Amino acid sequence: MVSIDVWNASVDFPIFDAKSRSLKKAVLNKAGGKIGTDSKVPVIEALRDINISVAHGDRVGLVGHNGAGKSTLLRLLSGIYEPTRGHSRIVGKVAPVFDLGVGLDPEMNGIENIMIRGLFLGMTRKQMESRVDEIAEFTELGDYLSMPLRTYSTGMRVRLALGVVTSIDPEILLLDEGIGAVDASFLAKARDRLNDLVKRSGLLVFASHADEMLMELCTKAIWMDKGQVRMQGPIRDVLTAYKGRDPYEHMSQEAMERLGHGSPASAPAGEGA
Ligand SMILES: Nc1ncnc2c1ncn2[C@@H]1O[C@H](COP(=O)(O)OP(=O)(O)OP(=O)(O)O)[C@@H](O)[C@H]1O
Repeated sequence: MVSIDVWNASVDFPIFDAKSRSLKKAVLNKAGGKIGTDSKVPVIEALRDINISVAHGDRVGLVGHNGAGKSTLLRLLSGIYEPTRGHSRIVGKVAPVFDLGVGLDPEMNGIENIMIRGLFLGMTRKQMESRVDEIAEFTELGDYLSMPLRTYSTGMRVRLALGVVTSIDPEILLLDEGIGAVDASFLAKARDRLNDLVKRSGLLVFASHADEMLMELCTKAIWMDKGQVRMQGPIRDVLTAYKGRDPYEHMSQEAMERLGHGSPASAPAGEGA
């Protein structure tokens, strides 16, 4: 069974090159995290005293304003960052999907990149060989698949990356919001694959600013605020507290239907929790 536990964890970023007073001031003014002032080197306290337990079957959305600590928390949960203080324990193999473009090589062709990206996400060569045709078909990139990636448009790269990402079998799936920022029409096509991917994964943590995607993929949520957990609970309750209004109120009819509700008025409180 997969799980992630974090106890009293903090993550600091010392800013060694912030030498001048004005630069320190600029960092202090702009950053979303809290800046420690005790030492000569400014330290951004990106996460403070985090206590989180995520278990097999959990689908957790991460919400919060820019700089609140969502991406840093995902990196802590993936094991990429060690806590500066406190502890974390990750049981299971993590597929971190933070940037759709990571792991792609501009000189390799589309098919080669599908293979490489799949291996990077923890799949075996055999698994990827048996899936590559299906992924290639999904991308609709045709002859481009034999061309170097540097000849692709941004949207074409996203199609390729999304095709691979949605084909994997992750134990622990950590998604950063980039995946929600892809072309709307292609995302509509990828939606079923994304839903299936989430169902296949043992555990999901998904950082996003897109309410509808959060409601669709997650049942619980964590609200990050200035590097701390402000609230944890059922997705609808957390989004309502974070936004100051029920997320169902302004949802499109199409989204309501996708989420399994005929009309906003019929949406039950705490749905999916
Ligand atoms: N590598 C880093 N070096 C220094 N500071 C960092 C680093 N990564 C993040 N931070 C700081 O940590 C804080 C949290 O950043 P993080 O990227 O986790 O926020 P976020 O909630 O994901 O924001 P967004 O919604 O804008 O993506 C911010 O103050 C940010 O400036």
